[in-house]
Amino acid sequence: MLRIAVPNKGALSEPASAMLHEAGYRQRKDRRELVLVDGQNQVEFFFLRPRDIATYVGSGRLDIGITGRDLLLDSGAGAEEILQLGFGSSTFRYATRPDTVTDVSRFGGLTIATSFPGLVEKHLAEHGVQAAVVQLEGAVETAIQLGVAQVIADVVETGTTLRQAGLEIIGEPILQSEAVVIRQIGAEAEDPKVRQFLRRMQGVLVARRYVMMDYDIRAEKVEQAVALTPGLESPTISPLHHEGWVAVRSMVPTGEAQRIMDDLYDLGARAILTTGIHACRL
Ligand SMILES: Nc1ncnc2c1ncn2[C@@H]1O[C@H](COP(=O)(O)OP(=O)(O)OP(=O)(O)O)[C@@H](O)[C@H]1O
Ligand SMILES: O=P(O)(O)OC[C@H]1O[C@H](OP(=O)(O)OP(=O)(O)O)[C@H](O)[C@@H]1O
Ligand SMILES: [Mg+2]
Repeated sequence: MLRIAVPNKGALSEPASAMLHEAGYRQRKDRRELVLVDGQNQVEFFFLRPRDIATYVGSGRLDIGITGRDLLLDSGAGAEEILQLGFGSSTFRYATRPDTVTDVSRFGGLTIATSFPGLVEKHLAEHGVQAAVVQLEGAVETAIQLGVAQVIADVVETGTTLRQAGLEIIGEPILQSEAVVIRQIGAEAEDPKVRQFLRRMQGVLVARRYVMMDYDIRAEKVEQAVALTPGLESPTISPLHHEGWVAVRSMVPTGEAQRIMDDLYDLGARAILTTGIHACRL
């Protein structure tokens, strides 16, 4: 059985379970369920705190985990990222009160509050800055108001929490994060159970990002049309009963589908259809 760690709460929990469900795995119905066996797919899911997942996977107790890149790197565990999942995107940034500190190089002697001390200490060391780091569990933004620190380092998604706390971002992001699949460093790369799991997850990513496009076009225009819809490998071209015309079928990125349909229409294509992809293996 493949043993997989999934966030049991927090920002990554629901989207991770939704993606696993879309990939055909059983998921829990009750948030208090901590272990779930999917016998049909030979997978056992462990619902764990996202912050602990890299530790379990890095120690080899679990084969695979879904967690945030920021949590993985903060943990220092012996695990590595093997697939990006395209949700849970955020940046990890420094912030402070306006018109105080403006650059990391000025952090010397200050105190920085964060829930990610591993990330912050590494970043400060890379910049040769000597600053104190105070670890807090959450609501880090309030640490400045309460005088615990002069600077914070925290997850920023929309920036709303920072704005409401009257804080401003300092400098460039320390890290761009998103949900990722992780494995123990040095684990058997070709494990067929792991390969199958990754193919399923990649199938969901493709199904989410692409639609299937079909259209009819005059044979002499097909090269120009195919340039607009090159597909992932190569489009399928089929003859039509109506002489001089062909049917083309190709995958296109969902976000570009409407623009491509306009361009195809202008080129003379007709009966242009898009359909959703429910699942795929590339
Ligand atoms: N808006 C967001 N707020 C918090 N974390 C986010 C957000 N968007 C993405 N994430 C990611 O979620 C992970 C944080 O997991 P965590 O369990 O700490 O979530 P949480 O929402 O902070 O839950 P809690 O604070 O209840 O523990 C990190 O990888 C972080 O980058
Ligand atoms: O940029 P925003 O969209 O405002 O999101 C970022 C905020 O969300 C998270 O807090 P969370 O709700 O997890 O609370 P916590 O600080 O207690 O972890 C994070 O720690 C930031 O405070
Ligand atoms: Mg949080």
